[in-house]
Amino acid sequence: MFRVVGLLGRSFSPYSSSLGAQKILYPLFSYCPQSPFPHHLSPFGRTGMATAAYAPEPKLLFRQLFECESSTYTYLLADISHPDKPAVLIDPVDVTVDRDLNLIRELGLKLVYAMNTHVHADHITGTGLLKSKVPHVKSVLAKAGGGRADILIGPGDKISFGDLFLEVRATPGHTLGCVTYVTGDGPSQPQPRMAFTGDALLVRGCGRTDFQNGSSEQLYHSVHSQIFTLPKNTLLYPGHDYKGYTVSTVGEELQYNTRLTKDVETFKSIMANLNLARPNKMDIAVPANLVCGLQDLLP
Ligand SMILES: N[C@@H](CCC(=O)N[C@@H](CSS)C(=O)NCC(=O)O)C(=O)O
Repeated sequence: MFRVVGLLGRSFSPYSSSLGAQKILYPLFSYCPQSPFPHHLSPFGRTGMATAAYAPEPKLLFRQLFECESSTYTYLLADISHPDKPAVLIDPVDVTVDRDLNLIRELGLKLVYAMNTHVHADHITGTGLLKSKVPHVKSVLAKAGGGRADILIGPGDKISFGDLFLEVRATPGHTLGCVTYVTGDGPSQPQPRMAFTGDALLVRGCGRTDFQNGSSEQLYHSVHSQIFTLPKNTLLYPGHDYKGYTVSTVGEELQYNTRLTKDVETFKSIMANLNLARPNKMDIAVPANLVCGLQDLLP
């Protein structure tokens, strides 16, 4: 059975839950032969895997994966305490779907949701390819973005996999339909919390606001009200990085973000003067991503 807590408090989940102690696994995996920064650092250093020592049983398995052409991060999360090891992918990319599925197979996970933080403009989501290769996988996208998906989510929704869940926070501004997925708040959920911010918040920066109904004022308020209000030790995982960063925290960005630490008028001025080139793939990526990458299959 699939259950996702949906729009305005609905719950989506493949399984019922039971509470239990946990520890978090924080391994990293990078696929980028030409990467200028081939060894991404985890919060626990460069090693492949580290375990927190405060709890007896592992629950969350976590991987940060990289696609180097678009500098996109894909995140794999799974509840490995559940017999089925249900897993979700956040922001998969079409060209790295086989890598991701291979990893999922090697780790013995069952992929249940392929989720997007927003309708991307610079690359094609891997959601459609994942669905064609693993038919039970459900695509997830925000209703506010105007696209199509198996599950259209909104603020307050909860997406469960095993005993773990992600809550949906609306963080528009880069695009109208941007959301941030935050790990649950509760005794059986990962500590510190983790927020997958898509392009709303990047490490020391943020997403551009000059197309797809973007708004710098809206982005400023989204980040300040929905992300910077999380506990300071919340780990922030961005949708992209162009400088070699992998992860930050709320406390760190409150202090050092080069744009969002400013007042709103200064922020708007910074964003109006970025002068970034239009993404190369925008004309094919946006229509494809509005249908979760199923543009060749849907009527
Ligand atoms: N050169 C790339 C696009 C780079 C870009 O515009 N990145 C976006 C996120 S993807 S739409 C962004 O918001 N950047 C913020 C910044 O400060 O760089 C391409 O051609 O695809």
